[in-house]
Amino acid sequence: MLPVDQYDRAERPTTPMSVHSSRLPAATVPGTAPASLATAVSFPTLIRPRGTRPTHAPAWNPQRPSSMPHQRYEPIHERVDLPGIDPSARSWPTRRVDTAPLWVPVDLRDGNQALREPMDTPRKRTMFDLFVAMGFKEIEIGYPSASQTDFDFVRHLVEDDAIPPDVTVVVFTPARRDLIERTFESIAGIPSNDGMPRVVVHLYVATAPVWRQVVLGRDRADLLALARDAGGHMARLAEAPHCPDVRFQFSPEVFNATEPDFALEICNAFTELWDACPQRPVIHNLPATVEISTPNIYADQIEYMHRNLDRRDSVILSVHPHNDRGTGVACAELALLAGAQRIEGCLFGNGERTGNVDLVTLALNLYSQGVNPMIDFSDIDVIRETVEHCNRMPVHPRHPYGGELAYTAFSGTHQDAISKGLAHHAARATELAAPAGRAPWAVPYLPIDPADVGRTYEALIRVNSQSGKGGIAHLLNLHHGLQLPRSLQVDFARVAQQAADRDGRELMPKELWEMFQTRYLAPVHDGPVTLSAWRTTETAAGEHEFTAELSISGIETSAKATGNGPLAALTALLAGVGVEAEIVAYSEHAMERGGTSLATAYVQVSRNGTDSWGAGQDTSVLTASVNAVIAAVNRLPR
Ligand SMILES: CC(=O)SCCNC(=O)CCNC(=O)[C@H](O)C(C)(C)COP(=O)(O)OP(=O)(O)OC[C@H]1O[C@@H](n2cnc3c(N)ncnc32)[C@H](O)[C@@H]1OP(=O)(O)O
Ligand SMILES: CC(C)C(=O)C(=O)O
Repeated sequence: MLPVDQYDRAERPTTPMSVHSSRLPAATVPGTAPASLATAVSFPTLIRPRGTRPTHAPAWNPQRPSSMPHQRYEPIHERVDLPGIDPSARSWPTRRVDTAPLWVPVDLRDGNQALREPMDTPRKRTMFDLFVAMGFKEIEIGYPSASQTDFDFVRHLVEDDAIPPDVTVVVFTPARRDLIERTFESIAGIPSNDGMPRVVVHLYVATAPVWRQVVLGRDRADLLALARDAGGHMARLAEAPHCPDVRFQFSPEVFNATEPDFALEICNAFTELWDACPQRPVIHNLPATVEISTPNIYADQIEYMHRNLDRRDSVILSVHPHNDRGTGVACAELALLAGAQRIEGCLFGNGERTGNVDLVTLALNLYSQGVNPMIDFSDIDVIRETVEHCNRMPVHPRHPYGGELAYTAFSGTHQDAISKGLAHHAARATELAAPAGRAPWAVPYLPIDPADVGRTYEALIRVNSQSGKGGIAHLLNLHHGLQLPRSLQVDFARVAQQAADRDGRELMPKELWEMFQTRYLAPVHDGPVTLSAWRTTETAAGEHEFTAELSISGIETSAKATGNGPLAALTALLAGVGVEAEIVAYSEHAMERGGTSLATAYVQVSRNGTDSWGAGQDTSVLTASVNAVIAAVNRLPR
């Protein structure tokens, strides 16, 4: 339970209760007194007992918003002294990203260390192969000194010769000599590629004040000494004759909560210690290990480092945002504007607590701006399913770009816009004589063409009580080739919406089709008119005769009438037997789908100001039209 009582109530802002008193609801908590100004239910009593399911919404309580102890949290400016960041020297707010950074998936290390069940070798291998297939050129493969499994996986990749020549692998180590040695042991035997190292050894040490004091028990000077010792040990191990050619990476853990001058000092120390040069640059990776500020602050911190790091041309400036505030993607994007060249993250944002920054979102955000992300996302569902398998964790259906519902609209106006947008896109492609998959994309509500990431258009529009005529008609068109006239769309949408509303669920295309058939296409058995046999003849130019054997309310009869077309003759015939109806709308089309030569006709008839629709399908347009007239007439109220 939140420690509400240890904070002084008097300090909490007061709510102007009299202003809101008329809006106080009656009690919504069963068994409690009505909520009123005098007896407002206190916050703790509204919390359901642990382990039980909520059965009601808590009653509105004017005191509640003020009862959380926000005073115990310090803003970043009070936690970290940010000297040296000159606001007038900021360039990131006006820059744009026009090339992809170096992407480094860290799922096999940072993602893996956050899993309930860390990956075994087969799962790690599946994920590694996915990264390679997607085109990642640098991949963090583990923390080899953490466990035998981690060590064995690195050995597995080496011994199976699974690392392609153009891929560099990264192994992660803390600043402890024994663990550094184990890390070097794990990478034995990885050859260079044309004189270029294919291994990065990544050293980390926490530099932020709280970590220095609480976790490591070292002041700045002590920590620098620890770091230098570890870095020096790495440099010596790298010089051993049997050691593969390596590059070095350093991460000042919790960079974003570290005094910028200290972060700079320690990074510069490594640049010098490892003798970084443009041919063999050092990677300085600046993690927002725990996200604590708005992204603009992180951008300032990155720009400060970008401007002040020694031997800038010998440093690859990397970032490693986490997502504690839900702004990991924004931090990474602003960091790129501020001078970062490399981004570490995980696919779909797995990682410690609320995750590492999501590389899928970052890369496809760039793609949606016309920038080549240099990574292949053309089958996003295979990528998602592979990641779900390896992590044993589902991806949220609303996850950007890859979630099951990322391109789906349930709401009527969105569906209408998407449906019009797709038609417009197809027309534009024809106009430009370009394949639809290459024509410029401008479809409302869809930032990218779902087809680009391997999605079909089938799931774009799904129908429930929030949907409108456009979406419903789109589905009938997509799945059954129907091209409903606008006013029939309105008529049918009413029926479909009522059904969706009544059942409180989604209506599948098959159900919509069955509803359409029942309502408009099927013969109306209890309707007054049944045609048993009929024929038409053109008796003169512009004159048609309709002859029929029919039953009117169960009474068999035969009749004949003429009109200026077969349908006009039919309505004249019906009028002659006492069934008045005027045709007010008519359309028909050949069925485009299903490989049949069926035609569908739609007819709207009217009697005494009341309208009704019917539809007919047949290989003959005339038969389809006659059936549509009879269906519409039989649906008129009697
Ligand atoms: C932000 C990050 O993601 S950092 C990476 C975190 N990942 C992991 O921790 C997963 C793998 N870790 C492990 O398997 C284990 O923690 C090991 C093998 C590395 C170490 O295990 P243990 O020796 O049992 O130590 P333990 O897990 O308690 O680690 C804490 C110790 O490491 C020290 N430490 C923490 N960070 C570092 C560092 N970067 N360099 C050196 N020592 C460090 C702590 O001060 C503490 O030391 P103490 O025991 O002297 O107080
Ligand atoms: C890069 C390292 C140290 C890391 O995983 C982090 O800080 O989150």
